[in-house]
Amino acid sequence: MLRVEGLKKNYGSVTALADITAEFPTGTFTSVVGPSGCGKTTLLKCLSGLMPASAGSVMLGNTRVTRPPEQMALVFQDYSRSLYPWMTVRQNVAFPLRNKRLDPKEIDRRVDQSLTSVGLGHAMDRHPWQLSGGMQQRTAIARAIAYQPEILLMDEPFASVDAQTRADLEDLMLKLKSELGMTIIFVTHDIDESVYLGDRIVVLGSVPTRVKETLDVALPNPRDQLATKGEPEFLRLRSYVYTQIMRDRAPAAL
Ligand SMILES: Nc1ncnc2c1ncn2[C@@H]1O[C@H](COP(=O)(O)OP(=O)(O)OP(=O)(O)O)[C@@H](O)[C@H]1O
Repeated sequence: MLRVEGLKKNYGSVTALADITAEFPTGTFTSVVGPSGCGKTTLLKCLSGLMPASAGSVMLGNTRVTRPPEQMALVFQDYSRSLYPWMTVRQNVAFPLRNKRLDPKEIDRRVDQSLTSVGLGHAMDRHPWQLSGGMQQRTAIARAIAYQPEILLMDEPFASVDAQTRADLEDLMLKLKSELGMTIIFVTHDIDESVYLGDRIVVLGSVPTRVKETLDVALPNPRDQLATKGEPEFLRLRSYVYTQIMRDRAPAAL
């Protein structure tokens, strides 16, 4: 279980996160939503230990998180800076696996499988600069999948891919979550996506930010892009979350 308690983050005189307390139970998919600029990326950076909090704590089990734990992987929005340009797609995906002391055959198997599952089986020997933005982001996702982390933090990972690929990647994440039992914390601006993917939704308020509400998503699994999105509970939740976020938007954003 990943747990954050009384988390506060100041940037100079600006308090981005005022007081965040939340739990991310093992094996659950938690969507994190909130008004633009409310501190979603800041929260992920603190949760991963990439950035120190100004106050409060992040605990993974009984261990305080002060740097990214070995069992955690991150996929950030800014894919252009997350791949090594001098490595091929295959080498980029294999790179983090080197620390796992795996058999080279197992590394090859995981790299092939993860790249195929994101639709990049044909592009393994290209370099990142030979790929479109969406393909680069899919490479970053394949790298996280191949690593098979226990906890996966994702910050708007599908923002730059087309609608069809986005739906495919959403379903891939759900499949991986159920197959690998991963804990996924998924920041998104897309309210439909937050409801479709989440077991739970953490709704953040505006800066200085607190958790407004944590909602359970009582939708049946497995989810289906058409059937799930037609469920009355899906429609109820999306309109509820939308209303919560719109109420909290900063006046400047209106
Ligand atoms: N390095 C920084 N220095 C100063 N202020 C920062 C820094 N990073 C973020 N902020 C501020 O902290 C607040 C939260 O930013 P953050 O990027 O975490 O929000 P977000 O919810 O992820 O944004 P978005 O919805 O645009 O993706 C914003 O007001 C932002 O301007």
